[in-house]
Amino acid sequence: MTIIIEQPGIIEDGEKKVQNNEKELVLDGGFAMPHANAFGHNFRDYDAQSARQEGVENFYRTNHIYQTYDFVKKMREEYGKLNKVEMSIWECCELLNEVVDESDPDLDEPQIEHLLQTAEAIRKDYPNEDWLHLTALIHDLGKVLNLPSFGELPQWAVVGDTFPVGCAFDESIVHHKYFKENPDSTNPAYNTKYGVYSEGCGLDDVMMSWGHDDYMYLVAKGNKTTLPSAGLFIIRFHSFYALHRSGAYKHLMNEEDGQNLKWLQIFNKYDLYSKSKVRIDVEKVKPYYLSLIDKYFPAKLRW
Ligand SMILES: O[C@H]1[C@H](O)[C@@H](O)[C@H](O)[C@@H](O)[C@H]1O
Ligand SMILES: [Fe+2]
Ligand SMILES: [Fe+2]
Repeated sequence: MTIIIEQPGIIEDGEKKVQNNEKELVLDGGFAMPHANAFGHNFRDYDAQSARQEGVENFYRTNHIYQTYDFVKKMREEYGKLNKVEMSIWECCELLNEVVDESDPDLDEPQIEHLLQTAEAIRKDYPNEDWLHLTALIHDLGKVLNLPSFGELPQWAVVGDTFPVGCAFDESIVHHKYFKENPDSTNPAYNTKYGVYSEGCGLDDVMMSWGHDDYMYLVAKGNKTTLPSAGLFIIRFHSFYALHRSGAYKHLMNEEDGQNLKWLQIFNKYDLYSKSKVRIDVEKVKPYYLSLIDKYFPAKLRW
């Protein structure tokens, strides 16, 4: 079974890699990258006529109208306090099962399945990178923002692809047309290529639309995780498809971002293409993940 990575030369650290020609890198021993999602459509086809299409498009309309620079600033300040809940990482994994993601055309399984499917798939191909297994397990935990004890934020402020605010919205962002009604689109401080940023300023300084990625990043950092910077980068930017899939906004990256982006692009294959109906036996893999949580996080975290 193989996973084909379209971008040549992006992997330096993956195990079992084979350079089979100049255009492709093939990782042996992984899951087969499926051609269709569980509903018989291509992955991330936002125009395919399916039962989910209308809901997903509506989701992005609201998301694009309300995610503004000021909104993100307020949310980062509020949620950066980490004063909502105290619990362990595993408790949060279980809590996540109560969240339904309205933005996702490819998935209607309980979220814990998605976490474990991603983590187990990446573990098979990168057995020695335990930080990557744990990163996969926790990357979507921020979706608890949708639950009452976390402020019950609406879906548009929790899930979906993310994008920078404070500079122009790139055309490659899904359902870009809905940004027309976002007040930042007509604000000259925010609607130019660089906006409030500068060339090579580094993504650390870039404010992203608010949701589960940035929240989980703040939680991990605020609780002093020992995950490497690539793990934190994956958590914060895994929904930033305009960057990791379309190559937009590279003018804001610095050198470290360039290194971390390679790992994010590896991670994304597993995040996206492991979504399936094949269930993981939670009890069987739980001890392994508990040991990783223990290695990289305190027993209880502030959320
Ligand atoms: O709909 C999905 C889902 O919300 C994922 O968790 C997110 O990471 C993706 O970027 C998004 O497209
Ligand atoms: Fe996500
Ligand atoms: Fe995910």
